[in-house]
Amino acid sequence: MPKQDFEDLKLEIKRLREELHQKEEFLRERQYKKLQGKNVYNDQFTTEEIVRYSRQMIMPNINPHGQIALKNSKILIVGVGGLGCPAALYLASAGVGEITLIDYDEVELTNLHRQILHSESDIDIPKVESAYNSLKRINSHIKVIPLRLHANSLTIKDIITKNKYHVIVDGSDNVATRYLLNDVCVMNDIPLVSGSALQMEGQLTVYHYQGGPCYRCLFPVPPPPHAVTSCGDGGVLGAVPGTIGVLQALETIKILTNSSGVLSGRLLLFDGTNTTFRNVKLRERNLKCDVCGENPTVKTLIDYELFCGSSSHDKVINIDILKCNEQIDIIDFSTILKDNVVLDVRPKIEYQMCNLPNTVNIPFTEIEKDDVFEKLNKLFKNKLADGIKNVYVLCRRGNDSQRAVSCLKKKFSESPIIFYNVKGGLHAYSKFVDTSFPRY
Ligand SMILES: Nc1ncnc2c1ncn2[C@@H]1O[C@H](COP(=O)(O)OP(=O)(O)OP(=O)(O)O)[C@@H](O)[C@H]1O
Ligand SMILES: [Zn+2]
Repeated sequence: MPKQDFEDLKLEIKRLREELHQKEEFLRERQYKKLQGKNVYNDQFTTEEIVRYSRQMIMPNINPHGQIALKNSKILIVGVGGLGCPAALYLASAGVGEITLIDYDEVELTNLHRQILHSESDIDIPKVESAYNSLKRINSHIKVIPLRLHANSLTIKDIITKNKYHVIVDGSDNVATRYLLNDVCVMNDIPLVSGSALQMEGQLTVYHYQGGPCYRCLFPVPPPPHAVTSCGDGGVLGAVPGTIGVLQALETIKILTNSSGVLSGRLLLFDGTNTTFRNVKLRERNLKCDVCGENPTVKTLIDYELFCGSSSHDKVINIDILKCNEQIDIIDFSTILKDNVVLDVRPKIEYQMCNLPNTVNIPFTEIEKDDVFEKLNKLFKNKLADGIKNVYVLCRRGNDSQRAVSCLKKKFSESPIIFYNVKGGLHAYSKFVDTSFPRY
């Protein structure tokens, strides 16, 4: 063989050897990554993750970098109710790596029309447990941490010092928790994605984001407790908090992926009646703000229930403004119900939804009206003629009925009629007399 050919052959053998070595290396690495559950073609994700998130990852807005950011993110959602459920659902589906859920409550039947992570079989189990199960069913790749507790200054401080959250989502339903989360976010420099919904309307904004205002900048003083209506009292159509909760997830994703257009310094107003969205410009950060201003006066978490003068549990607090002899126990009431005058002072719609037979609906809000006085005067006169002078006043839980008794006593102070409050109202009736009466 000529010398040149021999040299060429040697080179060719060397090249082939190197090629073979590279192939072996590649196969070995692939095998190794496979064993580790990783993908050979992108070591940030598994094959399944790439396919799962492909529809959002191929968008320029997210792209693989954004998806990695989502995967490495830790967020906290407070409240797994009407807002928190849809928000958590979309954030888990989008691949947010770690989601901590806080809620103290258990699932009730009245929650199911809007709190979409909970189902019939979850009734009476903690909401965070039910939400955990639903989220893990939807996305087993992410970490979900369920914390069944009431978020207050003490509990949240402990959690915040142990974890660095990138975003906090407010899915709560009360003013005290709103201020608490605002101050937590300002003090720890975390953006707060805030939402609210009632009846057919919802609101959404992001506080303390890139120099934008915080909740206290806009509302330095809490509203008077009686000016706040809850979903339990005012009602809410499930799709309304659904819409707001989904938008809370959207804003959170934008923050986590460092996208533009975050809803900071603006308030979104959603009107479900006419299906309109409006953006209102908010005041800029207040340099005199008590918490995010230049010389803050609130530097540590305070007692927010005291500050707001209202509870951060939505459990109804029962009032007790009447004497014992002005009230009747629910069991005793059930035995005399048929032959007496019973005024049901709930709103008309609630009365239409379900009512006890032989009762008269006089909504509490109308009790001071002249025509109502006339109507009652006539009714009482007829009853007195029949020898009936006791009037029993009833409502959902026994609070408005106490107020109504006080008011009626004054209005009919000249009349021989005696007013009694039905203790515990229809809730007690449903609990102790007839469980088929809807306890809503
Ligand atoms: N400080 C808090 N700590 C923990 N969870 C909270 C706190 N404040 C509110 N929540 C939770 O936030 C959720 C708010 O949900 P939502 O507004 O849909 O009302 P709800 O209390 O579930 O129902 P309803 O008002 O009809 O009784 C609830 O699950 C409630 O337990
Ligand atoms: Zn502020």
